Amino acid sequence: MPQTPTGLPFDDIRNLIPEMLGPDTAAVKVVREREAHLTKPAGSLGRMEEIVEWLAAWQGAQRPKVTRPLVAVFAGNHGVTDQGIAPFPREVTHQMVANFAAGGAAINQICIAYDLGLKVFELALELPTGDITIEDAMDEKTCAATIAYGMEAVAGGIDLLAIGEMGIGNTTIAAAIMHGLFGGEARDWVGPGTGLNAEGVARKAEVIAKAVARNKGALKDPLEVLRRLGGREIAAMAGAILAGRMQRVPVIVDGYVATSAAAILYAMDPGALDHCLFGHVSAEPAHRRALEIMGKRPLLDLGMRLGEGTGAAMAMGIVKAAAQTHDGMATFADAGVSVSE
Ligand SMILES: O=C(O)c1ccc[n+]([C@@H]2O[C@H](COP(=O)([O-])O)[C@@H](O)[C@H]2O)c1
Ligand SMILES: Cc1cc2nc[nH]c2cc1C
Repeated sequence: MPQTPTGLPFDDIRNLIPEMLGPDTAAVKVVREREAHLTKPAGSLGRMEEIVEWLAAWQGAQRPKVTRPLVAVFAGNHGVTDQGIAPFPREVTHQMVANFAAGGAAINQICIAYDLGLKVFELALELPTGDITIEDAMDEKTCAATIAYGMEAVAGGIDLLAIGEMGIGNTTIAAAIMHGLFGGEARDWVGPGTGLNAEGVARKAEVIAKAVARNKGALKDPLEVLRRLGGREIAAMAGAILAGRMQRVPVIVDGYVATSAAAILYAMDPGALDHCLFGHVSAEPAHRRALEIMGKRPLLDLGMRLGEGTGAAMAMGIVKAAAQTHDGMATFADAGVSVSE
């Protein structure tokens, strides 16, 4: 029986988990059937074939298409930068948002190359979240409202969503979340981010260890991990992933930071990411570890470590091509090509 609502914002989020839609298995069957008749040896498009089945399952479409793809980039600032864990100053978050608007960032060009929509969600950059070594990142109301705001990325009839972020200091935030959710040692989850040296990485591990130790009693509740150790862009990305599930829009997740948002949902329910494709494995070393724990196989491994949704957008190009190929190819019967004996 559903529990009596208490009116607490997190309960509204928690209540969505059992409501998540499942895969459309009938659509997958139709795709498999067509796949078998296309003019190519069976299985010869490898993972592209799996991708089309994944699209069918989560778009709920027997003939899946990617005609309105969107890359959503969420930007937030972090009080933990006061601890000297990032080589670039916090103003860079705002400056890069201006660069996105002017079309000068890497993500702008990848979106042009693959004809992808791009929307940037700026999340109160003038109000960094609390320094997680001494206080909670957010209160419950802010965290829940930001998750809800992220859900707005799934709007306007989009048929595929890629999520990425921009936020100086957020590889520290991602590492704290991963350490909080998946345990181990802080050093297992830490990396150079935008370019820390070995000494900086060691200092960053101490900062992460301190933040997680402060919250030892609350690590069993993933939404509390998000509220205490997270950031606004992480909360918004978690909301976008959930909204994709509810509205039948499959989601491509970017690098280490975006994966930390996905990990919150995974910890709530391991099936919560079934509609997600992990676009790439970042060069941030702990990304691979996180994906392995969650049993996810990334599509690309290009040595990228930029964020901004760039790895997810690269994968989106492949997903678009997979859908187009399945949709547009001739069958053996159409083309008069002899079948195998
Ligand atoms: O997501 C990743 O795999 C990733 C790896 C390294 C850096 N980043 C980006 O770099 C910024 C965070 O790095 P830092 O060193 O400031 O923590 C932030 O804007 C991220 O988008 C992102
Ligand atoms: C220049 C710059 C661009 C970025 N894009 C995503 N994170 C970034 C961090 C920096 C420092």
